[in-house]
Amino acid sequence: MAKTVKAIGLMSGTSLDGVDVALIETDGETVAVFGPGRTYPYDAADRALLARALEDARGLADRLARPGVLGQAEQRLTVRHEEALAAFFHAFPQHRDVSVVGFHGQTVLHRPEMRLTVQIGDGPALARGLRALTGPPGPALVHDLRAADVAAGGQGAPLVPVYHQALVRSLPQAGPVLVLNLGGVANITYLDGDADPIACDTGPANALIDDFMTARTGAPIDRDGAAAAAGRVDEAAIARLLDHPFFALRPPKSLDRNAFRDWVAARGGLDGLSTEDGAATLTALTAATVGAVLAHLPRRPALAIAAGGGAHNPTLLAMLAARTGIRVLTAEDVGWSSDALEAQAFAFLAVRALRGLPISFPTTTGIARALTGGVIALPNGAQ
Ligand SMILES: Nc1ncnc2c1ncn2[C@@H]1O[C@H](COP(=O)(O)OP(=O)(O)OP(=O)(O)O)[C@@H](O)[C@H]1O
Ligand SMILES: CC(=O)N[C@H]1[C@@H]2OC[C@@H](O2)[C@@H](O)[C@@H]1O[C@H](C)C(=O)O
Repeated sequence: MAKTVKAIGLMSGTSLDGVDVALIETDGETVAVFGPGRTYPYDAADRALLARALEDARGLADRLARPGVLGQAEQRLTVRHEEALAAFFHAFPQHRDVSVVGFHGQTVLHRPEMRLTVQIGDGPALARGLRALTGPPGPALVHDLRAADVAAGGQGAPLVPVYHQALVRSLPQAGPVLVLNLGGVANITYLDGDADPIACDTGPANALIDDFMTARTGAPIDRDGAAAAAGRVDEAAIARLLDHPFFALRPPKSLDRNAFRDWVAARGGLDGLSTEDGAATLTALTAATVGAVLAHLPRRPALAIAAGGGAHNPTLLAMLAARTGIRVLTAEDVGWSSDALEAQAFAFLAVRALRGLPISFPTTTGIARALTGGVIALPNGAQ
């Protein structure tokens, strides 16, 4: 058996809500210990800068170019990650002996069909900052985890399925299990025994809801699904929005955070709806798009396990159960953490990358052969 090490994962997701930090002890195949997880929220200025960075990345053709505010955003994001690590080590000084850190960065553009995916975040700079926090030699830092897959013709996302597989292996559940990651964008992993995980992005999870709530109320989320629970779903709007060609595609497939924004606007948006009805309709759209993927899976899942911020939204969970007909539990119900799962996954992926183990598969990103990935910044400053 390979050596179990302490690994930290760092994730800045499509919701632009903050830096997730989580620690696990793992050999990259199984998880021995779930350590602590924390989220260090961005302030309004950080969120605004990252949102502008996504706009300025729109026409990017070169993944190394940093036009507009992208350079400034990359620097700020790297500093915020270093600050998050400093706060994490202050809270948990016993974990300064971490061996590996996986650094996702922030996706600002995702166009796998153009062999282009861009995650901002300065790996070598964060590796230096990390060494100052832990003392020498410092952990290895693994970053840019999507690039190799996209360069090889893969979707570059989702990458969490191999982690979902490791976790589901230790559950008693029989029959196919669906793990739902409900962040800004939703993705699923379908697991059935020892078969390779089948995975894809399914559509928006919270990104459209967050954007709609921000525009209507100034508050960035529909907390606990309260607005959606008070509204009425516009089924005609759902049918119009579901007509997007993405939903008819078979997995593997992946999405840019803002892929549906223009689609919604072009179909009349939700301007005529009240805040409650609009929130209800967008929440039902997320549930319906998860439902739409079921037709592409080999068997009907016996259970769905919801993670990510959307797992805190009871209205969304109820709509998922109603529209899929599948029993829906949360990550907490099975002993995992909704908020830490993605960051834990990047800790796990970093350990796999260091060991040269695959992180993406034909059934998850569509590449020809299982592939490892990540750029490794070693403690001595070498790449
Ligand atoms: N209590 C809550 N009620 C309703 N929605 C919530 C709640 N808590 C979190 N969310 C939703 O979850 C989102 C954050 O989810 P998460 O942190 O999983 O996203 P992410 O990691 O940024 O996204 P992705 O997985 O797409 O990269 C928030 O923006 C919000 O929409
Ligand atoms: C390009 C990119 O950053 N994609 C994210 C995004 O956020 C959710 C969904 O879209 C998912 O495919 C992916 O992140 C998760 C963590 C993944 O790669 O598994």
